[in-house]
Amino acid sequence: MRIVVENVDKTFVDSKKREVTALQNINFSIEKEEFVVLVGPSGCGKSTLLNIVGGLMSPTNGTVYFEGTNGKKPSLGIVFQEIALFPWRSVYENVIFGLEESGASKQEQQEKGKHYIEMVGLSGFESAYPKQLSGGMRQRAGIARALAIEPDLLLMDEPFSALDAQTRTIMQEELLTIWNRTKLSTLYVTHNIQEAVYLADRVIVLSRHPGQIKSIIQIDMPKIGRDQEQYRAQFEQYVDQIWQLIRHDAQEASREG
Ligand SMILES: Nc1ncnc2c1ncn2[C@@H]1O[C@H](COP(=O)(O)OP(=O)(O)OP(=O)(O)O)[C@@H](O)[C@H]1O
Repeated sequence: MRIVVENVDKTFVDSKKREVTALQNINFSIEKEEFVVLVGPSGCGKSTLLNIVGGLMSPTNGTVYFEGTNGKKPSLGIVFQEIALFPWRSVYENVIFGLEESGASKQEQQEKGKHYIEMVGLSGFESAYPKQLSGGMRQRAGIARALAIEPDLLLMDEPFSALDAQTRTIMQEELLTIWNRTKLSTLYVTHNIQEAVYLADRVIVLSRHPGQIKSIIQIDMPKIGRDQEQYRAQFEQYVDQIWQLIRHDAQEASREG
């Protein structure tokens, strides 16, 4: 399946009735099994674009369409920064939520629930409730819930940004391992350039006011092992290239607070 974003604009009207152009003339695609990362400073429209691709918000102009669905409605797995797990449901009950909703059999719920709980490293915590889990574990449960429906597209909006630095690094590594097993087409939002270079097949750099695509950068390094010594120089080059593209906007964004 291929996802195409074509000529998308989004305009909001703010509290003073002024029009804010959040996105302007956005065109890109996400190929089958591709991991695309949207990066840009605060306020460049990353979340707005992710919400539009996910059908949670409609664009002012333009379209998002899915190719190769054979007429089926595409399914989406969504992971946000603060995962909204149902507090009254256990890890297992949270993970199988989407399967229940889609009418999957009890056996399928059990098989997939077990499989994805194991994949995110939460075996043994099936009956724990969200409040009993650390932030990292809650994100793992949220990822398992998104994966369990085996979506056509996985959308992730700053999924690790509320975690401490060490947990974040571990989760990034594990996400790649999971991706390697599932090969899900993914759209991932972050303002962290290192994270973008570590995870992406392609990085889409957005500018702000209005949010436009400044550049699309193919990351030509093997998907696994980019943190190894032999790729260090190349890794830093990509980071620097992207930083130069967003530097001005990031400075402006930080001044506006
Ligand atoms: N509901 C809304 N009403 C008015 N303006 C909005 C609304 N949602 C977003 N905006 C504006 O659209 C622009 C893009 O916002 P968006 O949240 O998509 O950016 P972002 O890149 O995800 O930012 P951040 O990294 O801070 O989350 C900003 O200028 C924001 O103020």
